[in-house]
Amino acid sequence: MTLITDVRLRRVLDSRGNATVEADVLTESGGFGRGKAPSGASTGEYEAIELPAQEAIANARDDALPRLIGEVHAGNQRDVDAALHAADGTDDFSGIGANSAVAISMAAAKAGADVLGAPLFQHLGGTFRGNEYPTPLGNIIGGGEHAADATNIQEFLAAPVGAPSVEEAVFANAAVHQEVHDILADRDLPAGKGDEGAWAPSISDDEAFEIMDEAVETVADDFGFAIAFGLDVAGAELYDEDEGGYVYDDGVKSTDEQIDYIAEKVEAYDLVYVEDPLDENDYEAFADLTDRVGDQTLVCGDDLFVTNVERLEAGISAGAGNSILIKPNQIGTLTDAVDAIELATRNGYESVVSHRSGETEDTTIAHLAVATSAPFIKTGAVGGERTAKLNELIRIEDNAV
Ligand SMILES: C=C(OP(=O)(O)O)C(=O)O
Ligand SMILES: [Mg+2]
Repeated sequence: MTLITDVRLRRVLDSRGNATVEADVLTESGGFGRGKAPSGASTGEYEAIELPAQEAIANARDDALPRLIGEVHAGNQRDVDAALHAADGTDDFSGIGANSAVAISMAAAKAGADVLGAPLFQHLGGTFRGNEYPTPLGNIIGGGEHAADATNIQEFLAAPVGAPSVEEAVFANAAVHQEVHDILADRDLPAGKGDEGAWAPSISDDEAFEIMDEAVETVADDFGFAIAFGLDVAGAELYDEDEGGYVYDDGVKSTDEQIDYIAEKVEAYDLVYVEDPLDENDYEAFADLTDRVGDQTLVCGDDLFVTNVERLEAGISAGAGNSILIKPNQIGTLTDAVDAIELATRNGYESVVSHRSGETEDTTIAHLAVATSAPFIKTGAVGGERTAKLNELIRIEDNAV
Protein backbone atom coordinates (compact mmCIF):
# COMPACT_ATOMS: atom_id res chain seq x y z
CA MET A 1 0.00 0.00 0.00
CA THR A 2 2.78 2.42 0.81
CA LEU A 3 4.97 1.57 -2.18
CA ILE A 4 6.41 4.86 -3.41
CA THR A 5 5.09 5.65 -6.88
CA ASP A 6 6.46 9.16 -7.32
CA VAL A 7 8.81 11.66 -5.70
CA ARG A 8 8.68 15.27 -6.83
CA LEU A 9 11.31 17.79 -5.84
CA ARG A 10 11.21 21.55 -6.16
CA ARG A 11 12.98 24.69 -4.98
CA VAL A 12 10.99 26.79 -2.46
CA LEU A 13 11.81 29.67 -0.13
CA ASP A 14 12.98 29.37 3.45
CA SER A 15 12.46 32.01 6.14
CA ARG A 16 15.68 33.83 5.24
CA GLY A 17 14.61 34.07 1.62
CA ASN A 18 17.07 31.41 0.52
CA ALA A 19 16.24 28.50 -1.73
CA THR A 20 15.56 25.18 -0.05
CA VAL A 21 14.34 21.73 -1.12
CA GLU A 22 10.71 20.64 -0.94
CA ALA A 23 9.85 16.98 -1.57
CA ASP A 24 6.50 15.34 -2.30
CA VAL A 25 6.20 11.58 -1.87
CA LEU A 26 3.22 9.71 -3.37
CA THR A 27 2.30 6.10 -2.73
CA GLU A 28 0.47 3.33 -4.57
CA SER A 29 -2.71 3.75 -2.54
CA GLY A 30 -2.83 7.52 -2.87
CA GLY A 31 -0.81 8.43 0.22
CA PHE A 32 0.84 11.83 0.10
CA GLY A 33 3.55 13.52 2.17
CA ARG A 34 5.44 16.79 1.76
CA GLY A 35 8.68 17.76 3.54
CA LYS A 36 10.91 20.83 3.43
CA ALA A 37 14.54 21.13 4.47
CA PRO A 38 15.58 23.79 7.00
CA SER A 39 19.02 25.39 6.96
CA GLY A 40 21.53 26.49 9.62
CA ALA A 41 23.70 29.61 9.88
CA SER A 42 25.85 28.66 12.87
CA THR A 43 26.46 25.23 11.40
CA GLY A 44 28.69 22.66 13.07
CA GLU A 45 31.92 21.59 11.40
CA TYR A 46 30.76 17.95 11.39
CA GLU A 47 27.25 18.38 10.01
CA ALA A 48 25.98 16.56 6.94
CA ILE A 49 26.47 18.68 3.84
CA GLU A 50 23.77 20.97 2.47
CA LEU A 51 24.22 21.52 -1.27
CA PRO A 52 22.85 24.51 -3.21
CA ALA A 53 19.13 23.65 -3.62
CA GLN A 54 19.18 23.21 -7.40
CA GLU A 55 22.24 20.98 -7.22
CA ALA A 56 20.75 18.90 -4.41
CA ILE A 57 17.54 18.48 -6.42
CA ALA A 58 19.36 17.51 -9.62
CA ASN A 59 21.58 14.99 -7.83
CA ALA A 60 18.67 13.46 -5.92
CA ARG A 61 16.64 13.15 -9.14
CA ASP A 62 19.52 11.32 -10.81
CA ASP A 63 20.61 9.10 -7.93
CA ALA A 64 17.92 8.77 -5.27
CA LEU A 65 14.63 8.67 -7.16
CA PRO A 66 15.44 5.48 -9.11
CA ARG A 67 16.15 3.75 -5.77
CA LEU A 68 12.87 4.93 -4.25
CA ILE A 69 10.17 4.91 -6.93
CA GLY A 70 8.65 1.44 -7.27
CA GLU A 71 11.34 0.09 -4.95
CA VAL A 72 10.67 1.18 -1.38
CA HIS A 73 7.63 1.49 0.90
CA ALA A 74 7.09 4.90 2.49
CA GLY A 75 5.68 3.11 5.54
CA ASN A 76 9.07 1.57 6.22
CA GLN A 77 11.15 4.55 7.24
CA ARG A 78 14.34 2.58 7.72
CA ASP A 79 14.15 1.29 4.13
CA VAL A 80 13.51 4.78 2.78
CA ASP A 81 16.44 6.23 4.68
CA ALA A 82 18.73 3.31 3.81
CA ALA A 83 17.90 3.92 0.13
CA LEU A 84 18.83 7.58 0.56
CA HIS A 85 22.17 6.62 2.08
CA ALA A 86 22.83 4.06 -0.66
CA ALA A 87 21.96 6.59 -3.37
CA ASP A 88 24.24 9.17 -1.78
CA GLY A 89 27.23 6.89 -1.33
CA THR A 90 29.13 9.21 1.03
CA ASP A 91 29.19 9.45 4.82
CA ASP A 92 28.07 13.08 4.93
CA PHE A 93 25.35 13.28 2.25
CA SER A 94 27.59 15.39 0.03
CA GLY A 95 26.35 13.35 -2.95
CA ILE A 96 22.64 14.17 -3.00
CA GLY A 97 22.76 16.86 -0.29
CA ALA A 98 21.42 16.54 3.26
CA ASN A 99 18.74 19.03 2.21
CA SER A 100 17.34 16.66 -0.44
CA ALA A 101 17.76 13.69 1.90
CA VAL A 102 15.94 15.22 4.85
CA ALA A 103 13.12 16.63 2.72
CA ILE A 104 12.50 13.20 1.15
CA SER A 105 12.86 11.40 4.48
CA MET A 106 10.26 13.65 6.13
CA ALA A 107 7.93 13.53 3.11
CA ALA A 108 8.04 9.72 3.11
CA ALA A 109 7.21 9.61 6.83
CA LYS A 110 4.20 11.84 6.22
CA ALA A 111 3.08 9.71 3.26
CA GLY A 112 3.36 6.60 5.46
CA ALA A 113 1.23 8.29 8.13
CA ASP A 114 -1.26 9.44 5.49
CA VAL A 115 -1.83 5.88 4.26
CA LEU A 116 -2.39 4.70 7.82
CA GLY A 117 -4.68 7.64 8.54
CA ALA A 118 -2.60 8.21 11.68
CA PRO A 119 -0.99 11.39 12.99
CA LEU A 120 2.69 11.59 12.08
CA PHE A 121 3.82 11.37 15.72
CA GLN A 122 1.96 8.09 16.10
CA HIS A 123 3.34 6.64 12.87
CA LEU A 124 6.86 7.54 14.05
CA GLY A 125 6.46 6.66 17.72
CA GLY A 126 3.76 4.00 17.94
CA THR A 127 0.40 3.84 19.60
CA PHE A 128 1.70 4.33 23.14
CA ARG A 129 3.17 7.72 22.29
CA GLY A 130 1.36 11.05 22.43
CA ASN A 131 0.83 11.49 26.16
CA GLU A 132 4.03 13.34 26.93
CA TYR A 133 4.80 16.74 25.49
CA PRO A 134 8.07 18.58 25.21
CA THR A 135 8.73 21.84 27.02
CA PRO A 136 9.34 24.48 24.35
CA LEU A 137 12.53 26.52 24.68
CA GLY A 138 11.72 29.95 23.22
CA ASN A 139 14.43 32.15 21.72
CA ILE A 140 13.84 35.61 23.24
CA ILE A 141 17.08 37.62 22.88
CA GLY A 142 19.81 36.68 20.46
CA GLY A 143 22.81 37.61 18.41
CA GLY A 144 25.85 35.63 17.38
CA GLU A 145 25.53 34.39 13.82
CA HIS A 146 21.78 35.12 13.83
CA ALA A 147 21.96 38.93 14.11
CA ALA A 148 24.67 41.54 13.63
CA ASP A 149 25.66 43.99 16.38
CA ALA A 150 23.76 42.17 19.13
CA THR A 151 24.72 39.81 21.98
CA ASN A 152 27.78 37.57 21.72
CA ILE A 153 25.83 34.64 23.16
CA GLN A 154 23.66 33.42 20.32
CA GLU A 155 20.40 32.68 22.16
CA PHE A 156 18.76 33.52 25.48
CA LEU A 157 15.93 30.97 25.76
CA ALA A 158 12.83 31.07 27.95
CA ALA A 159 12.05 27.67 29.51
CA PRO A 160 8.55 27.42 31.01
CA VAL A 161 9.42 24.38 33.11
CA GLY A 162 6.37 24.65 35.36
CA ALA A 163 3.77 24.96 32.61
CA PRO A 164 0.85 22.57 33.02
CA SER A 165 0.40 22.12 29.25
CA VAL A 166 2.14 22.77 25.95
CA GLU A 167 -0.46 25.41 25.19
CA GLU A 168 0.32 27.34 28.41
CA ALA A 169 4.05 26.94 27.77
CA VAL A 170 3.82 28.30 24.23
CA PHE A 171 1.82 31.33 25.38
CA ALA A 172 4.21 31.92 28.27
CA ASN A 173 7.17 32.08 25.88
CA ALA A 174 5.33 34.54 23.65
CA ALA A 175 4.56 36.63 26.74
CA VAL A 176 8.24 36.64 27.74
CA HIS A 177 9.06 37.81 24.22
CA GLN A 178 6.57 40.70 24.61
CA GLU A 179 7.78 41.50 28.12
CA VAL A 180 11.36 41.79 26.87
CA HIS A 181 10.16 44.17 24.19
CA ASP A 182 8.59 46.35 26.90
CA ILE A 183 11.72 46.29 29.05
CA LEU A 184 13.86 47.25 26.06
CA ALA A 185 11.45 50.12 25.25
CA ASP A 186 11.60 51.33 28.89
CA ARG A 187 15.38 51.39 28.61
CA ASP A 188 15.24 53.22 25.26
CA LEU A 189 16.94 50.31 23.56
CA PRO A 190 15.80 49.88 19.97
CA ALA A 191 15.76 46.29 18.73
CA GLY A 192 15.08 44.52 15.48
CA LYS A 193 14.76 40.77 15.32
CA GLY A 194 17.29 38.10 14.42
CA ASP A 195 16.79 35.15 12.10
CA GLU A 196 14.71 33.21 14.62
CA GLY A 197 12.52 36.12 15.72
CA ALA A 198 14.46 36.84 18.92
CA TRP A 199 15.06 40.47 19.83
CA ALA A 200 18.51 41.52 18.70
CA PRO A 201 19.37 44.70 20.63
CA SER A 202 22.84 46.15 20.73
CA ILE A 203 23.42 45.32 24.40
CA SER A 204 26.04 43.45 26.38
CA ASP A 205 25.50 39.84 27.34
CA ASP A 206 25.34 40.94 30.99
CA GLU A 207 22.44 43.26 30.25
CA ALA A 208 20.68 40.47 28.34
CA PHE A 209 21.00 38.21 31.42
CA GLU A 210 19.43 40.92 33.60
CA ILE A 211 16.57 41.57 31.18
CA MET A 212 15.80 37.86 30.77
CA ASP A 213 15.80 37.38 34.52
CA GLU A 214 13.36 40.24 35.01
CA ALA A 215 11.11 39.17 32.12
CA VAL A 216 10.76 35.50 33.10
CA GLU A 217 10.02 36.48 36.70
CA THR A 218 7.28 38.93 35.67
CA VAL A 219 5.64 36.46 33.29
CA ALA A 220 5.96 33.59 35.78
CA ASP A 221 4.06 35.72 38.33
CA ASP A 222 1.37 36.52 35.74
CA PHE A 223 0.98 32.91 34.57
CA GLY A 224 1.35 31.29 37.98
CA PHE A 225 4.00 28.72 37.11
CA ALA A 226 7.79 28.55 37.04
CA ILE A 227 9.63 29.93 34.03
CA ALA A 228 13.39 29.61 33.95
CA PHE A 229 15.80 30.43 31.17
CA GLY A 230 18.80 29.03 29.40
CA LEU A 231 21.33 29.72 26.67
CA ASP A 232 22.69 28.60 23.36
CA VAL A 233 26.21 29.98 23.62
CA ALA A 234 27.19 28.60 20.18
CA GLY A 235 30.71 28.32 21.62
CA ALA A 236 32.27 27.11 18.38
CA GLU A 237 31.41 30.46 16.78
CA LEU A 238 33.14 32.35 19.61
CA TYR A 239 36.18 30.11 19.78
CA ASP A 240 39.27 31.23 17.88
CA GLU A 241 42.41 29.19 18.41
CA ASP A 242 44.65 31.97 17.09
CA GLU A 243 43.15 34.38 19.63
CA GLY A 244 43.69 31.85 22.41
CA GLY A 245 40.06 31.24 23.35
CA TYR A 246 36.52 32.54 23.29
CA VAL A 247 36.30 36.00 21.75
CA TYR A 248 33.77 38.35 23.36
CA ASP A 249 33.31 42.09 22.76
CA ASP A 250 34.98 42.75 26.12
CA GLY A 251 37.91 40.38 25.72
CA VAL A 252 39.07 36.82 25.19
CA LYS A 253 38.38 34.02 27.68
CA SER A 254 40.63 30.98 27.92
CA THR A 255 38.88 27.60 28.04
CA ASP A 256 39.16 27.50 31.85
CA GLU A 257 37.78 31.02 32.08
CA GLN A 258 34.92 30.07 29.77
CA ILE A 259 34.06 27.09 31.99
CA ASP A 260 34.13 29.35 35.09
CA TYR A 261 32.04 31.99 33.32
CA ILE A 262 29.31 29.55 32.30
CA ALA A 263 29.31 27.82 35.71
CA GLU A 264 28.92 31.23 37.40
CA LYS A 265 25.99 32.14 35.15
CA VAL A 266 24.32 28.78 35.85
CA GLU A 267 24.60 29.51 39.59
CA ALA A 268 23.63 33.18 39.39
CA TYR A 269 20.56 32.75 37.20
CA ASP A 270 19.56 29.14 37.90
CA LEU A 271 19.95 28.40 34.22
CA VAL A 272 18.20 25.17 33.30
CA TYR A 273 19.90 24.78 29.93
CA VAL A 274 23.27 25.62 28.37
CA GLU A 275 23.84 24.56 24.78
CA ASP A 276 27.28 24.50 23.19
CA PRO A 277 28.97 26.38 26.03
CA LEU A 278 32.33 25.28 24.58
CA ASP A 279 33.98 24.55 21.28
CA GLU A 280 32.73 21.68 19.12
CA ASN A 281 36.09 19.89 19.30
CA ASP A 282 36.55 20.11 23.05
CA TYR A 283 34.95 17.03 24.63
CA GLU A 284 37.24 17.44 27.61
CA ALA A 285 36.07 20.96 28.43
CA PHE A 286 32.45 19.85 28.00
CA ALA A 287 33.16 17.03 30.47
CA ASP A 288 34.73 19.46 32.98
CA LEU A 289 31.73 21.76 32.83
CA THR A 290 29.33 18.81 33.06
CA ASP A 291 31.16 17.66 36.21
CA ARG A 292 30.70 21.12 37.69
CA VAL A 293 27.08 21.90 36.83
CA GLY A 294 25.59 18.79 35.22
CA ASP A 295 23.45 18.06 38.27
CA GLN A 296 21.88 21.55 38.11
CA THR A 297 21.40 22.13 34.41
CA LEU A 298 21.31 20.52 31.01
CA VAL A 299 24.65 20.82 29.23
CA CYS A 300 23.62 20.23 25.63
CA GLY A 301 25.75 19.39 22.62
CA ASP A 302 24.61 20.81 19.29
CA ASP A 303 27.68 21.50 17.13
CA LEU A 304 29.47 19.05 19.44
CA PHE A 305 27.28 16.05 18.54
CA VAL A 306 25.60 17.16 15.26
CA THR A 307 22.87 14.50 15.82
CA ASN A 308 25.51 11.89 15.01
CA VAL A 309 25.57 8.62 16.98
CA GLU A 310 29.34 8.26 16.66
CA ARG A 311 30.00 11.71 18.04
CA LEU A 312 27.42 11.10 20.77
CA GLU A 313 29.10 7.79 21.67
CA ALA A 314 32.42 9.64 22.02
CA GLY A 315 30.67 12.21 24.22
CA ILE A 316 29.10 9.55 26.40
CA SER A 317 32.50 7.89 26.92
CA ALA A 318 34.07 11.23 27.81
CA GLY A 319 31.21 12.33 30.09
CA ALA A 320 30.73 15.36 27.86
CA GLY A 321 27.32 16.95 28.35
CA ASN A 322 24.10 15.36 29.56
CA SER A 323 21.89 16.34 26.66
CA ILE A 324 21.88 16.33 22.85
CA LEU A 325 20.30 18.69 20.34
CA ILE A 326 18.49 16.81 17.58
CA LYS A 327 18.35 18.48 14.18
CA PRO A 328 17.28 16.01 11.46
CA ASN A 329 18.96 18.01 8.68
CA GLN A 330 22.27 17.92 10.57
CA ILE A 331 22.45 14.18 9.92
CA GLY A 332 20.15 13.82 6.88
CA THR A 333 17.36 11.38 7.77
CA LEU A 334 14.71 10.71 10.40
CA THR A 335 16.16 7.26 11.02
CA ASP A 336 19.54 8.74 11.95
CA ALA A 337 17.85 11.33 14.16
CA VAL A 338 15.76 8.69 15.97
CA ASP A 339 18.84 6.49 16.42
CA ALA A 340 20.61 9.42 18.09
CA ILE A 341 17.63 10.03 20.39
CA GLU A 342 17.45 6.36 21.34
CA LEU A 343 21.17 6.20 22.08
CA ALA A 344 20.84 9.34 24.18
CA THR A 345 17.88 7.97 26.12
CA ARG A 346 19.65 4.67 26.85
CA ASN A 347 22.53 6.64 28.33
CA GLY A 348 20.57 9.14 30.40
CA TYR A 349 21.07 12.04 27.98
CA GLU A 350 18.04 14.29 27.40
CA SER A 351 17.03 15.03 23.80
CA VAL A 352 16.12 18.51 22.64
CA VAL A 353 14.51 18.41 19.19
CA SER A 354 15.38 21.58 17.31
CA HIS A 355 14.57 23.86 14.42
CA ARG A 356 17.25 25.68 12.39
CA SER A 357 17.71 29.41 12.04
CA GLY A 358 16.54 29.12 8.41
CA GLU A 359 13.15 27.42 8.60
CA THR A 360 9.99 26.65 6.68
CA GLU A 361 6.39 25.98 7.63
CA ASP A 362 7.17 22.24 7.91
CA THR A 363 5.95 20.81 11.24
CA THR A 364 7.78 17.46 11.30
CA ILE A 365 9.93 18.31 14.32
CA ALA A 366 6.85 18.88 16.50
CA HIS A 367 5.75 15.32 15.71
CA LEU A 368 9.26 13.93 16.15
CA ALA A 369 9.50 15.43 19.64
CA VAL A 370 6.16 13.90 20.69
CA ALA A 371 6.94 10.58 18.97
CA THR A 372 10.16 10.19 20.92
CA SER A 373 8.93 11.70 24.22
CA ALA A 374 11.70 14.28 23.97
CA PRO A 375 11.60 16.43 27.11
CA PHE A 376 12.35 19.67 25.20
CA ILE A 377 11.83 21.23 21.80
CA LYS A 378 13.64 24.34 20.63
CA THR A 379 11.65 26.06 17.93
CA GLY A 380 11.51 29.78 18.64
CA ALA A 381 8.80 31.83 20.29
CA VAL A 382 7.26 33.92 17.51
CA GLY A 383 7.33 34.19 13.69
CA GLY A 384 5.30 32.12 11.23
CA GLU A 385 7.88 29.43 10.54
CA ARG A 386 8.32 29.01 14.34
CA THR A 387 4.63 29.19 15.28
CA ALA A 388 3.96 26.54 12.60
CA LYS A 389 5.63 24.03 14.94
CA LEU A 390 4.35 25.55 18.19
CA ASN A 391 0.76 25.62 16.96
CA GLU A 392 1.12 22.04 15.72
CA LEU A 393 2.17 21.02 19.25
CA ILE A 394 -0.97 22.69 20.60
CA ARG A 395 -3.02 20.74 18.04
CA ILE A 396 -1.32 17.46 18.92
CA GLU A 397 -2.06 18.06 22.59
CA ASP A 398 -5.68 18.83 21.65
CA ASN A 399 -5.99 15.62 19.57
CA ALA A 400 -6.64 17.81 16.55
CA VAL A 401 -4.16 16.43 14.02
C1 LIG B 1 19.28 26.62 15.74
C2 LIG B 1 20.57 26.96 15.76
O1 LIG B 1 21.11 27.75 14.81
P1 LIG B 1 21.52 27.28 13.34
O2 LIG B 1 20.32 26.67 12.73
O3 LIG B 1 21.94 28.56 12.68
O4 LIG B 1 22.63 26.29 13.51
C3 LIG B 1 21.48 26.51 16.82
O5 LIG B 1 22.66 26.81 16.79
O6 LIG B 1 21.04 25.79 17.71
MG1 LIG C 1 22.97 25.61 18.78
